[in-house]
Amino acid sequence: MTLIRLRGVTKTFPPAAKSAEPVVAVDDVDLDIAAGEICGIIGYSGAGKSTVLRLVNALETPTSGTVEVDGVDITRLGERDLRRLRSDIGMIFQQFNLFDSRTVAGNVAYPLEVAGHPRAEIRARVAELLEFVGLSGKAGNYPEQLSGGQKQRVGIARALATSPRILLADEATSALDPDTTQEVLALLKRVNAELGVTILVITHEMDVIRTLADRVVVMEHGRVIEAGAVFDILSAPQHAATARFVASIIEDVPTGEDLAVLRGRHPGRIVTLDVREGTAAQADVFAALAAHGVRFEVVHGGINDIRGRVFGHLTLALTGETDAVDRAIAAASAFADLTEETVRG
Ligand SMILES: Nc1ncnc2c1ncn2[C@@H]1O[C@H](COP(=O)(O)OP(=O)(O)OP(=O)(O)O)[C@@H](O)[C@H]1O
Repeated sequence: MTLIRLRGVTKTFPPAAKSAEPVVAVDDVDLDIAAGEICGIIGYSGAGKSTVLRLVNALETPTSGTVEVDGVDITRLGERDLRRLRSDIGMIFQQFNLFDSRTVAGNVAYPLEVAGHPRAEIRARVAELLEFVGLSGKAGNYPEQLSGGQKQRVGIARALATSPRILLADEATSALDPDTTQEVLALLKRVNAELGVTILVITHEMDVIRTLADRVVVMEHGRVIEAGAVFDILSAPQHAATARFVASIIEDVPTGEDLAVLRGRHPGRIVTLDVREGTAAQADVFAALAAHGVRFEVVHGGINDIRGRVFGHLTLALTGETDAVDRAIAAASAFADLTEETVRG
């Protein structure tokens, strides 16, 4: 079931100066997010990610197009329905946005106080949420006494206070170190798996997408340039910008520089083998090389596992008679994609 649906959404901001052009922050975007999934939007600064997030919780209204949450066009809601919508959507931020003057418990209680819940009920719910995020012992502490990861866990507990069905995460781990990032991402996975919350994350880090998301949407200049299952996008990016994001975490294909170094070391022919879903083809390729009397060394590459699905590249330096190497490459090509490496610029 589609929980969030954008159709033909454009958001234009007025020009900063009289002479300037209006800014098209989001440009004709279609987006479907299914109930229960974790969807990531990735893009460089200014791609329009935050604006999409703000359109989903109705902090912005589209210049044209429709934004639906659970089948309801949220661009037409009155104040009361908007309040109800926002209590169904939690949000966490890069800088955590906690109230410094409130304790941890006070921060988590805040949305429940605003919604007018009875005090005893708030106390019980706050205890339950702090237990869930592993901060029961910190209820009376103030944000300044917490680490960044602990602050974000308070942010997550607060965002979940009203039991929303949707959680929006705006660069939620960008201010954290790598280990703490992994802890927070693990907590977000639990929020999804144990509480069934649909999560939309925006990030400029492909690693966050790889670790957390089921599906990824790539944005550039306000447009969606590519979208699909994380495995499909990481293993075969179609767009140049997507390929750059993928290359930031996956370095299995040698760059031009890598190849120049490899050539210096290995006088023979160099081929790169495309490995995908299973290792049978690898064994066949190696057997074909051996059958033609060609020796090989693995000189570059890597195998990636995305939720149990495997892809990667192995670069081999081959040695043997020229004719034998030609025949071996032809035979091996029957089992897998083999690319002979010429030095690239
Ligand atoms: N309120 C606003 N008024 C004018 N321009 C805006 C406003 N909000 C966003 N923009 C512009 O819209 C474009 C998209 O911004 P947005 O913040 O959505 O991008 P982003 O992908 O989230 O980038 P970042 O990661 O830097 O936040 C940018 O050019 C930005 O300057």
